[in-house]
This record gives sequence, C-alpha cells and structure tokens, in this order.
Amino acid sequence: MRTPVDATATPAWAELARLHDDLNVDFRAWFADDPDRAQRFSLAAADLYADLSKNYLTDEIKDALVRLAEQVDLAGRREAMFAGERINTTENRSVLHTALRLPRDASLIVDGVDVVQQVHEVLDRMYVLADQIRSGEWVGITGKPIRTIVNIGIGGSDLGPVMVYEALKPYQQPGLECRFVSNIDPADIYETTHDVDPETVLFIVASKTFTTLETMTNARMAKNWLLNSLQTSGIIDNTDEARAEAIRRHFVAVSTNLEKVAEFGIDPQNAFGFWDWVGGRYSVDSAVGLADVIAIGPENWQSVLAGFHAMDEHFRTADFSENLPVLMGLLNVWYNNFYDAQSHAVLPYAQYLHRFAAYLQQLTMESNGKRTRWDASPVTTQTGEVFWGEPGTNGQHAFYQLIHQGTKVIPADFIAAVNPAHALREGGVDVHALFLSNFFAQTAALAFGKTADEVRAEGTREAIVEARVFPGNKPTTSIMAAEISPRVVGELIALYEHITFVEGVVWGINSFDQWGVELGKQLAMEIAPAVTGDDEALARQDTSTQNLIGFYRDHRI
Ligand SMILES: O=P(O)(O)OC[C@H]1O[C@H](O)[C@H](O)[C@@H](O)[C@@H]1O
Repeated sequence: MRTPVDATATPAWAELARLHDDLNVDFRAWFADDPDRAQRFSLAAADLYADLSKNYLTDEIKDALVRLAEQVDLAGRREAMFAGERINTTENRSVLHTALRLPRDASLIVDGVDVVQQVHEVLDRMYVLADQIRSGEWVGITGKPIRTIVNIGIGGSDLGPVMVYEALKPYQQPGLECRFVSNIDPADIYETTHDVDPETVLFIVASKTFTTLETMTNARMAKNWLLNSLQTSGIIDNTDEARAEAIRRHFVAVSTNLEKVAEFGIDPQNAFGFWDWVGGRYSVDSAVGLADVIAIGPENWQSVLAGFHAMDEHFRTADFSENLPVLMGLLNVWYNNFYDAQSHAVLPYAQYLHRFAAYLQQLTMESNGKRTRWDASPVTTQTGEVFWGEPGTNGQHAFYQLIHQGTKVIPADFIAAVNPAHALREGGVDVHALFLSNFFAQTAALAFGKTADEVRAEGTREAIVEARVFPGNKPTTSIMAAEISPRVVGELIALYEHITFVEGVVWGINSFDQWGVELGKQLAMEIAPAVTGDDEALARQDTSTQNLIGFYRDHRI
C-alpha cells in the first residue's frame, strides 16, 4: 500500500501558510485594482460556469494550491480511481462510480471483467422496466397500471434518488408518483403509504447490502401490508403461489446482494444489481436511481448519465489550474485548514434543488469525516467539512445573518440556473429574474459589504452605525447553468463527488469507507432488548442509558 503523502509536510503547504499569513483579504481593492479578476478566476466545466473570483484567491495562492495538488499526487490518485485500483483500502475495493456513466462503447476491464458491459446490461433492464411502467404495460395483481412507486431505502439508497427526483420534477411523467421511505420511525412509512392503493403500487427495496435494519424492517412491513390488504379485500387467497405472484407484480429490488433479495422473496427477474465498487453515497447513478429512471424515463436518464460523464472527463483531463472540481476541492482545503472554516454552505437558487444540501451532507461528511489516513496512520490536519444549506431565497430570511455579520468564516457555494422551468410573471415582472437578482446580490453583498461611512451616508443615527456595517470579504463561489436539466443535474453531482475526492487525497484519507456509522448500529441491537423489557440487558447499560430507558418505560402508554 502506498503511504499517503503528508500534505502538511509539502513545500506547497509551507508556501500556503506563508501566503495565508501575508494575505490581507480586501475584495473591494482586489476588484477595483484588477479589472480582469472576475474573468481570470472564472471557468467553464462541461455545461457549468463557475466564478471563483470572490474567494481568498490570488494568482500566487492559486499556483500554490495547484502545486499542493501536484505534491500530494492528485493525478496519480485520480488515475488509480478511474482505473479501478483498490483505493478503498479498508474494504479492499475498487472505487468505480465513474464506470457507471461510461458510454456503451467504452470498455474498462477490472479483474478480468468488462464492467462497462455489466453496467449497460443492468441499465437496459432498468429501461425496459421503466418503459413498461410508464406505458401501463406492467400491471399490478388486478390488472391496473402502476400509479405510485414507493422507494424503500436509506442513506445512499435514499438521499440520491430523492434529490434527483425533486430536481427533475419538470421532466416527470404526469400521473406517476414516487414516494420515499427511509426512517425506521414508523411515522415515515405510515405517512408515506397510508393512502396508497395496493393494486397500483410498486415498491422498490433499495439497499446495497440488503441487510440494513431500517430498510429491511420497512420492506417487511410493506410486504405484510400489501399481502394483508390484498387478502382482506379478497383479491388473493392465502396460498404461496398467490402471495408470490402479488410480490412479483408489486416488488422490485436494487442491491449488490442478490442472494438476500431472493431470500426476501423478490423474483430475481425483478432484481437490479450493482457492484461492491460503488459506494452507497456514490450510487445514485447505479440501479439505485431506478425510481428516477421510471419517473423521468430512459431518455432523460441517459442525459443525466451523460452529464456525469462530461464532468468526469473534465475532472480527468483538464489542467489543474482550469479544473473546477480540483480548484473547488483545493479551495475547501484552503478554508478548512488555513482559515479554520468549520462549515460550508451550499445555497442553490433553484427550488428544484431543495434536497441538494441534504444529499451533499452524506456525500461529503461520510466520505471525509475521518481521523485516520488510508494507511491507518493518524491524519495530520483537520479533515472533513460540515456541509449544510437551504435553497435561496429562503435562507436569506433565516440564517444569512450569521454569514453576513457573524464571526465565522463560512465559504458558500451559490448555484443558479438561467432559465426557469416555469416562466411566471407578476405585475409585468419576470419573477425568475427577480429571484436571480437575489442570487447576484447576495454574493456581491457578502464580498463587498457596506462600510460605516456608507451606512452613515444613509442618515443612520451614530449609535447603530456599527450594527449596520457589513464587513464583506466573505468567500463565495457562484455556479451557473443554462437550466436545471437532467444533464446539468448529473454534472453537479459529479462535480461534488470529485471535489470530495480532491479533499480526501490532500488529507490522505480513504473517502470511500464509513466505519463511523457502525458502533451506533451495534449498540442499538444490544440495547433493543433493554428497551422492550429485558432487565438483565438494562443492567448491562451505563447509568445514563439506564436512566433514559427508565423514562421511556415509565411514560410508555
Ligand atoms: O444501501 P444500504 O446497504 O442499505 O446502506 C444504506 C446506508 O447505510 C449505511 O449505514 C451507510 O452509512 C451508508 O453509506 C449507506 O448508504
């Protein structure tokens, strides 16, 4: 195993430390003195246009960041990932989500198998299913077409599909609805399914492992509910054949564990596989996206995949100094490690992207929230970033106060599309243009602020001048696209996947395992008997846990 380079011991890191100490961030002066700045720090990547000029970036800093990427061998790691080397060391796996979007005529041999062929075989089967459901050819047990898809999955088997479903609403087939159940809180499955018609529902059980407690519990509840409903209404009898037929018509599965799918009772013909070289949070473009494929149709899905691939190509081939995921990843390192930025806001000025931040939380935090490097040695600097956000303009009326005038450095990504899906007007005004005025205004306000003299000039009384000053110099990146199309959604996801990868390489960590989620799961299984009344199990718990379970037991109705 190659030892990770310690980024903090590289000459570029020392150079960055020096540049940090010498830097006096002054966006007003930087832009006034350098008319070319906006242009010079803007770039196109596939169909995205990004303006990095309102970042703590000078030509020298950019060069030093690029040198850092070179000195940690980003190019080598990137090639290792694309080529299918087992860079997920703790699980001894390749990391090949990029193979999920390779075109049909490409080829990538990993362990003697052409993975591109495997990928397209599954895609083709997904497209057949999607067409059958969309056309009404696939019917439920009473011959009615499917109207509601319920995706049961959690984490990577939920957040990606939900986010894309919401993002591409304008591309969906009317009359066909997808719902998503993830939480094991019974409120989730109840609220999501209580009004569903068992004759016209299709459940997708999506789980990479097909062992996840939440998903398997919800899937069993869904199966029992379906069979009971159909039996109670006399549609099927209580024979194994009738039950199997009902499951065959109303359940499909997505998993890498096809044995477990069969054990659950789902027909192997209705199972869509993927591979252990796809991490859960990197799986939305595998069969995990099945609900989305059904919702938007195979043709649009191909555009999503083409978008992913276009960004992969950009990441793989563009010079570091012109490479959007590389530069954005390096900037995140710059803020995280040199400015102690504790969090990173993602603020889409696109209502359809309202689940994007939630999706990114898993992608970035599960990937890079690590304390050891890929050779098990401790990390040498702060890792991980807390990603969060809400769509603009909602955030403006909620938490922007802290970004504008608080004491924390919060780098923020602003995302917007030029053309709306619905061009509405109010009082002769183009409402989307008004919306985007806010997108443009916010990054300007954050960058350039408002001085005390400017506040005074507005006639503000002296006592509150300081409270009304905007210090400015708040770093932002603006990303624009012509529209939130299937292709652009693919590009945006791939952009952030690669940003996450770049950060992971600098920190020397394996961005593809997630051991940190295991302990809680294990303890929950040990604690479950104590909760349901086993006093010996209760006695084995710490006193705080005993106390809390005591409250639970005392108040249980
Ligand atoms: O798809 P599944 O195997 O059901 O896993 C669902 C999720 O649960 C796990 O605990 C991991 O933390 C996630 O990375 C994963 O996406």
